[in-house]
Amino acid sequence: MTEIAKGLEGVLFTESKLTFIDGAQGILTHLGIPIQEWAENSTFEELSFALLHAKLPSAAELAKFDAELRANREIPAELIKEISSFPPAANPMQMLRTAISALGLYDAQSEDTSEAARYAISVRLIAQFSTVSAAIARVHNRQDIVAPRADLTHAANFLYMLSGKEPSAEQAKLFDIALVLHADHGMNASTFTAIATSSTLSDMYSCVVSAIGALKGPLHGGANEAVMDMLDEVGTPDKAADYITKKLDNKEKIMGVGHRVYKNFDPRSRVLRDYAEHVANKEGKSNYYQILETIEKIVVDRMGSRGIYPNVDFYSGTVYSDLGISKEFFTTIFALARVSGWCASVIEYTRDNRLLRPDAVYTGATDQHYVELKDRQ
Ligand SMILES: CC(=O)SCCNC(=O)CCNC(=O)[C@H](O)C(C)(C)COP(=O)(O)OP(=O)(O)OC[C@H]1O[C@@H](n2cnc3c(N)ncnc32)[C@H](O)[C@@H]1OP(=O)(O)O
Ligand SMILES: O=C([O-])CC(=O)C(=O)O
Repeated sequence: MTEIAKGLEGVLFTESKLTFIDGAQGILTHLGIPIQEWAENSTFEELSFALLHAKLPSAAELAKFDAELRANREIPAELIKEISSFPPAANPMQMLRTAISALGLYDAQSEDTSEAARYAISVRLIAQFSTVSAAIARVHNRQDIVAPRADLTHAANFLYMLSGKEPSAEQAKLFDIALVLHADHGMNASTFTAIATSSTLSDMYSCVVSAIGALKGPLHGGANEAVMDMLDEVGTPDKAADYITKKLDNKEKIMGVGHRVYKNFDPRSRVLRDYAEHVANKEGKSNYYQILETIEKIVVDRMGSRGIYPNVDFYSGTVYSDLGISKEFFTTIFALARVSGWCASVIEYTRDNRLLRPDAVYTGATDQHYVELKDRQ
């Protein structure tokens, strides 16, 4: 019998120098450096450079890259007008998908698929995803769009464009860590989608727009918002144990837990939990944090032996919520971090490109003949 790799689980289709994951041990590294060290010592700008170039930058290289990102934050006036005319109630990920697709119309290099052009477009995309995501959030909230500032870091500038107020250094650092934690994760569904598109030698905007669509789903990036929906449904910490026990008894899926690769704690969820806990201890435990603590304990007790643990989406929402960001925008935030991983992976794959084209075992009818419409039942 032909073996089918359902969900392409365990299928190796390429080589990569960017990200390594040991799912059994709960280890994640970029360029061999543990994710905890990136979170503690680095910045989103530096990790983006490292992914695009597959090496750590020198101080001069990082300063140049940072300056390029800052210089590319503005988006075309025509696009600002278009985003302003989006229906405010639309889903922010739909808005992001549409806006990034439109952004490509104003990029004179968008049809150039050379490596140099793919790199230049990547720098612009990393800079402008942030501007577009913030603009979308403002339109969704029926507020005027705030222009980017070049004197702030990538993380601080996003929070500034989102709220119209300059964040504190601590808020900007916390958000930067969240971006670092989400920047890349091997051959996850959205990166794979970007690569599948690029493997036809399509353009960079098409790759990234397809990836946004893949990230949106609740089994992938959309889980961070779904976790928040769950917390809102639970309501208060005293109801958490009952709620989750019933869900598990009914064999329902719990959002923010389980992972195709990690069969242990996702190391990113540990980092995010520590920050959520730090904020909770400083400012008093929020309902959200207390509910998550209870859910984590019960899930690990009951499902840990089956390899089901919290993933990155489990605690990220409480951190964003502590930063005053509402849940509708969580997945667009994931996208503005992951765009670095998408672009870097597309560039890496394209160097040794081969069309991605898996196959299916045919189980349909055989030996049939066309029946005229008039003769059909
Ligand atoms: C950034 C990210 O993308 S991280 C992942 C974000 N997604 C989520 O948090 C959504 C919730 N989690 C899930 O749906 C899954 O764990 C996935 C999609 C992430 C990975 O799933 P897969 O590797 O395909 O595992 P699959 O869905 O086949 O589940 C295997 C078994 O574990 C169970 N399981 C997996 N995840 C969960 C969960 N979250 N809650 C309860 N049970 C679960 C399944 O019911 C299944 O049980 P069965 O063998 O008795 O039928
Ligand atoms: O790797 C995956 O399958 C999902 C994930 O955690 C991510 O994309 O960050």
